Amino acid sequence: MKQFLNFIDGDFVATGKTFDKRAPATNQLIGQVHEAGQAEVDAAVAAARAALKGEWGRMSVVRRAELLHAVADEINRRFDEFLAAELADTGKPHALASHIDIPRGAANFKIFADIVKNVPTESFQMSTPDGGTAISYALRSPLGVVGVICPWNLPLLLMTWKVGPALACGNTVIVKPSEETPATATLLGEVMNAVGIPKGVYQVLHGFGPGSAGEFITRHPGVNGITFTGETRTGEAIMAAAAKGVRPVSFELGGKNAGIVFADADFDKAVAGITRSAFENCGQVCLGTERVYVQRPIFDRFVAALKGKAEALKIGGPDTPGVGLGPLISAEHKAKVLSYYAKAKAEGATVVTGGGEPPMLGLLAEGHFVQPTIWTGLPESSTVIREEIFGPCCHIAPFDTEEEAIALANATDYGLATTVWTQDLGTAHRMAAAIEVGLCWINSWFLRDLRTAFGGAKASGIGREGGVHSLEFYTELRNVMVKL
Ligand SMILES: NC(=O)c1ccc[n+]([C@@H]2O[C@H](COP(=O)([O-])OP(=O)(O)OC[C@H]3O[C@@H](n4cnc5c(N)ncnc54)[C@H](O)[C@@H]3O)[C@@H](O)[C@H]2O)c1
Ligand SMILES: O=C/C=C/C=C(\O)C(=O)O
Repeated sequence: MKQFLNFIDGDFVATGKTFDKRAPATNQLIGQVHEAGQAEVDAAVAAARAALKGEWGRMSVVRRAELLHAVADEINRRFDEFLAAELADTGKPHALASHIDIPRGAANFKIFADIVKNVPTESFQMSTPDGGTAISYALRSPLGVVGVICPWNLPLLLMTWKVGPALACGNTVIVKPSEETPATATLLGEVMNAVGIPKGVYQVLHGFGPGSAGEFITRHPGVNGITFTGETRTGEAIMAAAAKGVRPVSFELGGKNAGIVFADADFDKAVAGITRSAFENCGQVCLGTERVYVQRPIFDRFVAALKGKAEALKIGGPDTPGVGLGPLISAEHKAKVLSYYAKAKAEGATVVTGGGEPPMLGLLAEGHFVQPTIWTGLPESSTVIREEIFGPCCHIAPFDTEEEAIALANATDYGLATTVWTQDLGTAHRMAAAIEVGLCWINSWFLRDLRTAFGGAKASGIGREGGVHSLEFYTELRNVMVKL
């Protein structure tokens, strides 16, 4: 049986306490995860603090960047192992993980290695009251030990999106992968050793949130800051923990994102785009579209076309040929999604397609599959339009005017992302300025340029990461004023 060990101070560490990891597509046991307790957290923090004072802390930026490029190259060299580990943990389609998750795992190290080497700090010259001159310049130093708390939907991608810049800036990290997806973070420990990242710089502790590794890391006074991706409610708990010692947080949280399709949109591209944004990764993408608003003249045609696309998605495991929709992550999450499917019916939705469990054969019969689901006809106050479901489902409602679409999109506590489909440039730019989100995609969705700011407005997050913005969180900026 595969054992997922903690990675502390360069060594793989077992603990007496394990929990099972099951494959989402089959519910078969694939390994045992060694849960870290307070003792392991203490050991990791001590190693991380020692590494800051050792070779890593003294290393030149150029050498650090070289090592991070080596990490990326080693991920690419072991691409198939990372892919197999991610597929086993998540059950997502092979094509998805091989095109997005694993390549981004490598790219996240390269981009930030290059940024820290090339981004300058500011400098100002001024006249002083005594007629002299003074020069200010800024220095960046690492934040210190960074706790990196991760979700399960894009495990390697989302973890390296934070570990990449954290290490590029000279920090040490303690990663807590989701209890659902322990594999790729653990494998990355082997990569770190292989390329010569010093001990204690990258560490992995497994476990849960409250009363387990997650909480122990976030409460530890030796952790200087916490970067977290996950549910808004969890963010609240972590923020409370970080308040002790006034430690900074960077949060990428939940969403209830609106997709807006105008009547003048390229119809086929809009249908294909919303198919992706609603159903990709089985709807388990924070940026996904669970609320779709379509301008009235094309409403019926759009609903019919999206229904056709949803019903054409082949449901299956990671290696099912042509699979478009994998399983949900766990039995617990499946129960949650199905409870929303039931609520939609109870609240009077018209179920355009789906609404239940698909018939699956053989080993997949035990997997956590649900049907892609589309609803219409619900009032905006209904539960499935208000709460993040994180499943392959969306509600579609008609709208008439631009102002109405803006009001509908903004009528939520969340503010992560939106996708707008129109061929009118004026409409596109007005929507982009008016919708209260961190990320606005026009005629596209989840198209990423890693140099750009990424994050959420309102209850969807705190701060921005990406490009130079990551430096804001992962470094302390010091101003030096020199009187000449
Ligand atoms: N905004 C983004 O960029 C983004 C990206 C991906 C996912 N998400 C969000 O993540 C959620 C799905 O992921 P999830 O279910 O794994 O999220 P989650 O909040 O349940 O768990 C995320 C991580 O936090 C840990 N955790 C839970 N409670 C904790 C606590 N009290 N202290 C410390 N750690 C704790 C978990 O063990 C896990 O590692 C969705 O809400 C989704 O929108 C957001
Ligand atoms: O599920 C959320 C996806 C987030 C994506 C990123 O953080 C990224 O592309 O960097």
